[in-house]
Amino acid sequence: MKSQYKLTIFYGKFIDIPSLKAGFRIRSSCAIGVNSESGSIVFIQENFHDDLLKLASNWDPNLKHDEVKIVDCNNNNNNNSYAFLFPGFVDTHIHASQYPNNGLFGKMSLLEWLNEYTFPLENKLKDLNIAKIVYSKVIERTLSHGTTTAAYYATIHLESTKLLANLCSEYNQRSFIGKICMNQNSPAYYVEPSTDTSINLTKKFIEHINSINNPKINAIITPRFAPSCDKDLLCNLGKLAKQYELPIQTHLSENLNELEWVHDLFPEYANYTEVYNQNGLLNEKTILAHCIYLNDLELNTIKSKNSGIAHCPISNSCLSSGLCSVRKFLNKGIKVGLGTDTSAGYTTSILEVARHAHMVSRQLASVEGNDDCKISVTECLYLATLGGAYVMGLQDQVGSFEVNKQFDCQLINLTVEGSKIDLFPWDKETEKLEKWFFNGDDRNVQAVWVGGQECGIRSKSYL
Ligand SMILES: O=c1[nH]c(=O)c2nc[nH]c2[nH]1
Ligand SMILES: [Zn+2]
Repeated sequence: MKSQYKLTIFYGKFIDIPSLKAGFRIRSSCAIGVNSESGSIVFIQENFHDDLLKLASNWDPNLKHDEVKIVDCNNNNNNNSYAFLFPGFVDTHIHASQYPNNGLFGKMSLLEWLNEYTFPLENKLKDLNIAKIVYSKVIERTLSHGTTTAAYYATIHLESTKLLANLCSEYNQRSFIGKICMNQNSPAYYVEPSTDTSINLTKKFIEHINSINNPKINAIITPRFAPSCDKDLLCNLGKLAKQYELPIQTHLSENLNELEWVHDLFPEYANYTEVYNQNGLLNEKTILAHCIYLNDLELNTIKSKNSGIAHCPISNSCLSSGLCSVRKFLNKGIKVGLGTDTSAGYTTSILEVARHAHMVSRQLASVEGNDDCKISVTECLYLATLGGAYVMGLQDQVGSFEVNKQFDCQLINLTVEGSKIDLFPWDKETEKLEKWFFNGDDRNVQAVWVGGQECGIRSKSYL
């Protein structure tokens, strides 16, 4: 439906982290104009205390007043309130199909957990009624936590994966959606019979995405991980990604037993990373989840291909996969974002993942006796936003507030009823933000916009 408005002006305190080391960029009394048709930012005016409609006329002198919508999120009226607009979170690795199992992993680690918990659940989603319930819930829940962009894994099933794409489009969540490909070492009830089947279904899925014709909804080539794909399938998926110029997502080096298994299955390759590299699966659009046990050679390969890493610290803790050194990636200049890895990770909140990344980095610092391992609050929040955008190749579109970028944004209110955060008169501004980092949750997310359009979350609407 076409909006009656040509321009929306959002007014308030805008906070983002424009680079890894930049810290918080705080722009107060700031007006950001968003073109309703394109969803992109057309102007940013800080410290603005005049009539907002003047900004609209500067942008387009022919604009009528009733074609301009004003969204005032300023704290003017109440000195005790503290609200700000922050870039929407980017979840670079999430299994939409596994959402019902969040928090269910017992004492298991990766390979047994896949067989006992994960494959049986994923297989249930061939039933479109079940898929609709699960996929609607996971989209609603991630949006309510402020996730405006997600790289989703679905299942091996074409129709329910198409349904996930349709729902993301309806809910207005920017997303990469992958039909999982797997043709070996999987249970008989949950495996594709051949490379041809897997490739043909993936092609049909790509056609479906093209038919949706929504630039926010994209297909992503998704070999589950090396053990569940034979060389023929890996190689053909590499060719498909090249032919359609599509991004790729997979898992890499998550668990020590997995590493041994890959070594046994693919003895002709020097290491796990080479299995993907030599089959055309590493490029600047590849998202590699976990990457805990990579050696320097492998890290150099990833850097030279400009692939990105989805750091999934909660999942790594839940399945006792290991402590992953993000600093090692950052020091090499490798792109890093955060992933919930639902349901190996128990939460769908990227804010909670960012906190856990912070904690794991401190544990590593003590284990390794090296303070350089520690990643700061603002570095974690960078990974949750612009860092993730880089990993997904969306750095020119989302992750921070800049002219020409899409307006993907969450309104955070620290003083909303039910908030777990108590502020005191002597709190400095950056201290309020650090309190949000450690104690904030979805109660503080008051509204979410993707491409300038508000997403309906849990029936709360700010507008
Ligand atoms: O955390 C994970 N979740 C999965 O579903 C998966 N499949 C392969 N490797 C995996 N790791
Ligand atoms: Zn995963």
